[in-house]
Amino acid sequence: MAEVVLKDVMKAYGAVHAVKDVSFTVEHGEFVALVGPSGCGKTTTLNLIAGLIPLTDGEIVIGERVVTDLDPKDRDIAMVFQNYALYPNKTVFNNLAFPLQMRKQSREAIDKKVRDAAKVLDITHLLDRRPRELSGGQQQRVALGRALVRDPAVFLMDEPLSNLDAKLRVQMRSEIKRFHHNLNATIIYVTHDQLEAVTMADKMAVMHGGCLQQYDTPANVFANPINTFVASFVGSPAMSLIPVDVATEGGGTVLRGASGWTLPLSAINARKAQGSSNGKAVLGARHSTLKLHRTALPGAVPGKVYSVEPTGDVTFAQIIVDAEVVNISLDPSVVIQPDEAVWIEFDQDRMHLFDGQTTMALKAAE
Ligand SMILES: Nc1ncnc2c1ncn2[C@@H]1O[C@H](COP(=O)(O)OP(=O)(O)OP(=O)(O)O)[C@@H](O)[C@H]1O
Repeated sequence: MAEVVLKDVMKAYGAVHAVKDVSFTVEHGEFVALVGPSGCGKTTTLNLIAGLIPLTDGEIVIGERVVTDLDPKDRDIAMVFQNYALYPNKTVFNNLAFPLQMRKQSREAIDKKVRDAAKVLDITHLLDRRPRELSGGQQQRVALGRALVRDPAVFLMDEPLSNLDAKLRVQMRSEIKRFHHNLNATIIYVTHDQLEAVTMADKMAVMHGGCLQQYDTPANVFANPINTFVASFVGSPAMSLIPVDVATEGGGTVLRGASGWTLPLSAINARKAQGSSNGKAVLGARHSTLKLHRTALPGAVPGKVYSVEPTGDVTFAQIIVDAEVVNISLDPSVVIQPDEAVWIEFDQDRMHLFDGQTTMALKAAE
């Protein structure tokens, strides 16, 4: 069942189009991450769903109702912000109880809802404390609790973990996942951190320049990025992207780099490359799909080592190919030096080809 539907949602501030024609559907119980770089329109999209700002155009449906013109309080949503916005002088109990007291619920009903929420979030032992007596993670749990007691159709979360230190962020990440799983809650979650989106969400809505680029499961977005923006935004280290020309050599289709190297293509990649505009394409590859060679090899692309970063389990290296940085991961036993000449072998089954002009992923013609 669809819980939230955005239809051609648009928000303009004068000439600035913060959100352009964004459409997507969030199913009941789904965890959707709105993700993208700063200024891409994700917070504006969340605020439009919440009703905190009016739409310029389009429609928003929550549950069975068109809510486009409804006040936030009538939308059956609860928000969790990055600054937890707890009342400093109220106890945790009263922080949780306050939204219910405002709705004039009975004392017994409030008591039960607060204690149930406290149990879910494991903060029962903190109910008599005040916010300043809590750690950042505990405060975040109280903020979640305050949303939870309202039993909304949809939880809207705006970078709820960004004020926590790195270790706590990872811990709270799994707690919010448990929260989602245990309650079968519908969650729309804003983050600029692609890793947070990939690890937590059922689906991710990748935004750029106010436009929705791709809306799919993290696995599909990772495996089949729709354009070079998504390809380089999702995944760490980023997918390497090398501008190339599509050419014919010895009767076969090859990619030719700026410095003259050529890479013969498999049949399916040749069909994809042949669809590029004006013979301009971009070759993409994730670090884990590349093989490093110390000597020239037919079909391998020449480069020069720029930097080497051992991390323990794996060593990351940056290789300069033409003028581009190519990220590659290596077994820690491989020792290479900056400025060393190397050759990179691409995996034809796992490389990506994009149109050099439109930046869209190339598909093989039937
Ligand atoms: N009240 C406003 N008036 C004018 N422009 C605005 C307003 N609010 C947002 N914008 C612009 O709309 C665009 C999208 O902003 P938004 O806050 O949604 O981005 P974001 O992706 O959430 O970024 P961040 O991660 O930095 O919060 C930006 O270019 C921003 O400058």
